[in-house]
Amino acid sequence: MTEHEIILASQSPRRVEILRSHGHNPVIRPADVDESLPEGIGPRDAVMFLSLKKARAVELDYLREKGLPDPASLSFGDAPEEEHTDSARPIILAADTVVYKEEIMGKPKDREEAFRMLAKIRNDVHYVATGVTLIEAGTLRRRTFCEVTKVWCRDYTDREILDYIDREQPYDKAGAYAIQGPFREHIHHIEGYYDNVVGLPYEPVARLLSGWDEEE
Ligand SMILES: Cc1cn([C@H]2C[C@H](O)[C@@H](COP(=O)(O)OP(=O)(O)OP(=O)(O)O)O2)c(=O)[nH]c1=O
Repeated sequence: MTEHEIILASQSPRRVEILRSHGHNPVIRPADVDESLPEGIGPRDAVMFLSLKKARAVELDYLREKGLPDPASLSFGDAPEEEHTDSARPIILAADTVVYKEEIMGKPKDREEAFRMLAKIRNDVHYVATGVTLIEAGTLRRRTFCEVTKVWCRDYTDREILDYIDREQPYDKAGAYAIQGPFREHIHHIEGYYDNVVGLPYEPVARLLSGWDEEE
């Protein structure tokens, strides 16, 4: 596994828990970015775009703080930075999760929107996409990918939706639900990574981290 320190560009308690449960102890530096999306963008591109935006925002902050140049802003005539052979450069990790079924569902802004989302996904299959970006700070080494999990919901009632909204906290969750909480009883089954639904698909992240320094 990589010796690079990991900077988690996220304020999501779920993402840090997933990393900690696998033995990482990331530094937390949430990214403060505008999460509005370009018109007409698809869900996979949307989550990759936002994960890259979050990771870049934190990378630029980090480089400013350390007085290091941003390699992405060098022009072709500039001398490139020397190859870094030490393991001192941290890897910045950012993610973004949305639910989609005919439309992209992010975090609901109010009770009505939460209700509409939960009614839309009931008794049917929907998709949860998480985009992930890893950037070795101050270098051009970066990866962005998207993982999709299929989720089948049971046929719950309007009353059950309202009870759920009133008892739980749907407003910081994409699609207004959390698979890791009481909503799990409304989920019939899933296909794909469970932790991808919670906000970070660890297995593909671990694969990238373990091969990080071996890559060309
Ligand atoms: C579908 C689903 C989403 N979620 C969460 C994961 C994400 O935290 C959130 C989607 O919002 P995101 O914008 O992906 O992340 P965030 O705002 O919580 O954190 P940050 O941008 O700082 O990284 O929804 C669950 O916890 N369980 C679920 O079952």
